[in-house]
Amino acid sequence: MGSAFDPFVMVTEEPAVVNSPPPLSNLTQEELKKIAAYKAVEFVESGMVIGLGTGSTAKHAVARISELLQEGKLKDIIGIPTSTTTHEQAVSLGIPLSDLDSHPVVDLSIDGADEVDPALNLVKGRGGSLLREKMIEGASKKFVVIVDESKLVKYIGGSGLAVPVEVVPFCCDFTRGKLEELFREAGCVAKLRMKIGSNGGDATPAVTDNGNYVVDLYLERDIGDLEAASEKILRFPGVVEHGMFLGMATTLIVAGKFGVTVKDRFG
Ligand SMILES: O=C(CO)[C@H](O)[C@H](O)COP(=O)(O)O
Repeated sequence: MGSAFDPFVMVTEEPAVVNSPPPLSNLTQEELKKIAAYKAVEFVESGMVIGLGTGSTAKHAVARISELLQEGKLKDIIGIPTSTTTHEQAVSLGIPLSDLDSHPVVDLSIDGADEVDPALNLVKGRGGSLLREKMIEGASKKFVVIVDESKLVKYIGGSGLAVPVEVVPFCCDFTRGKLEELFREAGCVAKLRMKIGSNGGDATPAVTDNGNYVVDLYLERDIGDLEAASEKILRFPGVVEHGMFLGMATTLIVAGKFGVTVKDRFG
């Protein structure tokens, strides 16, 4: 990390002296992600079963949990990884792991998000792990979402970036077309996510941890009723799951240039 900072800084308001720079204004996006992740790990207690998220923000939380285990400040943690990537990271850091079959109730999950709306609805899955994330975070008593301020949007899809949908490979272009048609009024363009071929080879569909493909929905306008949109998407037989996480986050931690804010959905 380039500049010195206190990852435990807790500022919820703009500084009183208007002309002084905001406390975290010099930090990079990566440093802000780390601050949000460290703050979330303060919710972790010894003996907990913890859902370990996926992505560049969540990886800081996984690393921090491992550090605290090594220092003896946390004990008897069981991690439930939300992707093969996180599984590999946790194994390399020596975090004891399990799965939902053995631990169907998760005490706390910590994960990043691609978008967060004012009601704490999320877009997730731009990293491709939405299905396992939704299963594990849906089984969690508490779900703490960690983001830097760039992830805050006025409405779902509002960043102009993808709202991912995991689909079965069979006739995926048929499913892609159906999804595009579904949100035509919102100016939807649906694209099958492709992975650049190695060594200059042809691009091929990106494959999830579950052997499925991803259709990314790009929305020009607000789709409105998210629950209704969710139901319509899930009605297509070719759809496995979508990346809108509605009403699931219990706590949001945002790191931005003015500091860290912690917002509880129920408090
Ligand atoms: O849903 C996810 C992976 O599928 C990630 O949580 C989401 O993409 C955020 O990632 P990052 O912290 O790297 O911005």
